[in-house]
Amino acid sequence: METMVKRRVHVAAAAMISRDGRQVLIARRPSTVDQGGLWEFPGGKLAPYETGFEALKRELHEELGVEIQRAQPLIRVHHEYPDKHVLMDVWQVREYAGEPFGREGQAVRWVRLDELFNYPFPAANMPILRAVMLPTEYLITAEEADDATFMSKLERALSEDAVRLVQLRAKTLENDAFVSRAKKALELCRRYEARLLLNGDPRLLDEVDADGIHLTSEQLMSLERRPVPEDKWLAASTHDQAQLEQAGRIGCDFVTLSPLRTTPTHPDVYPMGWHDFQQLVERAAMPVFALGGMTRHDADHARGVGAQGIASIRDFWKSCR
Ligand SMILES: Nc1nc2c([nH]c(=O)n2[C@H]2C[C@H](O)[C@@H](COP(=O)(O)OP(=O)(O)OP(=O)(O)O)O2)c(=O)[nH]1
Ligand SMILES: [Mg+2]
Repeated sequence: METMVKRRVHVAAAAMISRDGRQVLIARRPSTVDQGGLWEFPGGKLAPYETGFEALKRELHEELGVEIQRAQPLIRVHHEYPDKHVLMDVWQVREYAGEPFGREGQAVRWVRLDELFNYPFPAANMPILRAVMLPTEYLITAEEADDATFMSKLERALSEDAVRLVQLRAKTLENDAFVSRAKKALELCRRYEARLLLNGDPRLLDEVDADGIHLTSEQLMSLERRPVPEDKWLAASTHDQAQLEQAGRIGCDFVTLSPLRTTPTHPDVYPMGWHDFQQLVERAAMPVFALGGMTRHDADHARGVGAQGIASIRDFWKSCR
C-alpha cells in the first residue's frame, strides 16, 4: 500500500473585531471548496515567501477589501484533517481601513460574540471560538476572610481594571460560606458583564448559576469526562504536558499553565520560564493563560508566545483606599 504523506498547510486568519468590541466578522466558504458551506475566519494560505502577517494583509485585502494596519496574535491551532495537517495562526484585528465586504461573492456577517456558537465552523475552529470570546486577563481572587472586603476589592478590579473573567478561589471557606460569597460575586460580575468561574466541585453549579467551573489539576486528572454541560465554561489548572493533554481529552475550554515565574505564594516550585511555556502552549488544544508572577505588563509577551494572556491574583487584587 502506498503511504500517504499528509499535506501541510499553513494558514493566517483574522478575527476582526467591530469598533464597539462586541462583534466579530465571519465569512461563509463557497460550497465548491474544501470545508464548503461552513463559516470561517477570513484568511488563507501563506505563500512560500510570506510571513504570517504579510499573508494576513494580502488575504484580507483579496477577500474583504480592507487594509489591516495592526494585528495581535490570538491563538495558534494545529489540526489533523483526514487529508492534511493545518496550522492556523489567528490574529485579532481591530485597526483597519475600509468596510469589509465579500469581495469574492462570499457571504460576510458581523455576529455578536455570544452568538458565534450558532454558526457551523470547520472542526479546527473550536479553540479559536473560545479564544475570540475570552479576554486577555483572568483574575483569580485572593483569600479574604471577610465578605465586605472581598466585594470591594472585586468591584475595584471590575471597574478600575476592567477585568471581565474571574475565578472565585476561596479554599479557606466552608461550603456554605463559599456558596454565599459566590452568589454575591455573581451578582456583581453580572453587573459588569464579567464571567465568573467557581474553583471547586462541578456540583456547585447546582447551587450557584455561575458561568462555569475551574478545576484544580488534581480534580482534572481524576475525571473521565467533561463534568459540566456545554453551555457552561470549563477551565483547569495545569502544570505540565500530561495535564494539558488530559484537559484536551475531557474538553476544557481553557486552562492556566503555571508556574511561569517563582512567586511568594509558591517559593519552592521550580518555574518553567517562557521557553518551556511556549513549547507546551504550542501543543495545547485550547487557549492557555500564563500564571505565576504575571502582571498585565506581561500580557503582550504572553500573546507573542501563543498564550491567550495572563492570569493573576496579585496584580488585580489591591488594597482599597
Ligand atoms: N481561512 C480559514 N481557513 C480555515 C478555517 N478553519 C479551517 O479549518 N480552515 C482550513 C480550511 C482550508 O483547508 C485552509 C484555508 O484555506 P483557504 O481555502 O482559506 O486558503 P486560500 O484562501 O489561500 O484559498 P485558495 O487560494 O487556496 O483557494 O484552512 C478558518 O476559520 N479560516
Ligand atoms: Mg481563504
